[in-house]
Amino acid sequence: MTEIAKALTVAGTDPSGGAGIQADLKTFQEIGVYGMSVITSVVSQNSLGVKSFVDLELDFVESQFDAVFEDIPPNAVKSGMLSNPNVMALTARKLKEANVANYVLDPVMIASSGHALISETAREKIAKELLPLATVVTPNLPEAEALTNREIKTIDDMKEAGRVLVEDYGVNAALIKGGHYEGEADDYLYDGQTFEKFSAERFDTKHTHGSGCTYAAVITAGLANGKPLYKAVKDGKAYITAAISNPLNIGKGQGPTNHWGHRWSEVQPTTKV
Ligand SMILES: Nc1ncnc2c1ncn2[C@@H]1O[C@H](COP(=O)(O)OP(=O)(O)O)[C@@H](O)[C@H]1O
Ligand SMILES: Cc1ncc(COP(=O)(O)OP(=O)(O)O)c(N)n1
Repeated sequence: MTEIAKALTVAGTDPSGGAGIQADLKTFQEIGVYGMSVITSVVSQNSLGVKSFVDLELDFVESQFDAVFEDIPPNAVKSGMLSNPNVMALTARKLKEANVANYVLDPVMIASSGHALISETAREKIAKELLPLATVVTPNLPEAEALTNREIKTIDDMKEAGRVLVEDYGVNAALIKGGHYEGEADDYLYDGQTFEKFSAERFDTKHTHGSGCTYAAVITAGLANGKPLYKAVKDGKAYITAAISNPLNIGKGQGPTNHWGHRWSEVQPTTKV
């Protein structure tokens, strides 16, 4: 019988298929990892933006966790949209009970359309309960600013945010993503010892919907497959760069990234700093 790595995503939905649970499951499938999901919120959104969302009842979210964990324990877990402090606390408790070793925390706060996907009070909960459990946290610049309560204007500020998240908030490693920065699309990983830079050319495209979800899902799949964090991020950066650089003509607004892009591209961007 074939053994296959298993990954779980805990997130909200995107009926248009570009972000959230749908992006994560497509990514797991593309990489050859068995994908599972716990849905936290049902979101009405598409490439034009978020219209509204409904949080599922906490008991029902818990029941989904139990259904997965009692049957098919995942090798790695990713969380995305956890819209309120209660679902964050529940996720923290379930990860601890299941002794999850590989956990990627994508601290989703605001969709690129500008729509808030979590409440104000939920931010503190991320810092207190989820960061100490995570193998890596993957904030974009506004999320890194909100989590650390600091402005990020320079590369040094990005690195300092990574250092604060690891040394002051107790996360194992922080990947500060530069998608919202100017110039090259460079991301910085800090693991408490060294900074690694993951570089890519910035492509002039609006088709980046779900890029953060997809990137974190590749990292999760890599960890599920037993890769070290550095290699999982390196593969994630190559996948997301190819997915952005080979756009699909889908959607009237900010379209989804291309999950087949890596098959069409030779892009392998990573340099050490
Ligand atoms: N226009 C672009 N060209 C190339 N890479 C990009 C572009 N926009 C974002 N990225 C990359 O996509 C990934 C997701 O980044 P980011 O946009 O910062 O996160 P989020 O989707 O969570 O807002 C990062 O690796 C970032 O560097
Ligand atoms: C349900 C759900 N989760 C997360 C997001 C945000 O996706 P992300 O990949 O961070 O980036 P954008 O799609 O906002 O560019 C979402 N929209 N929906």
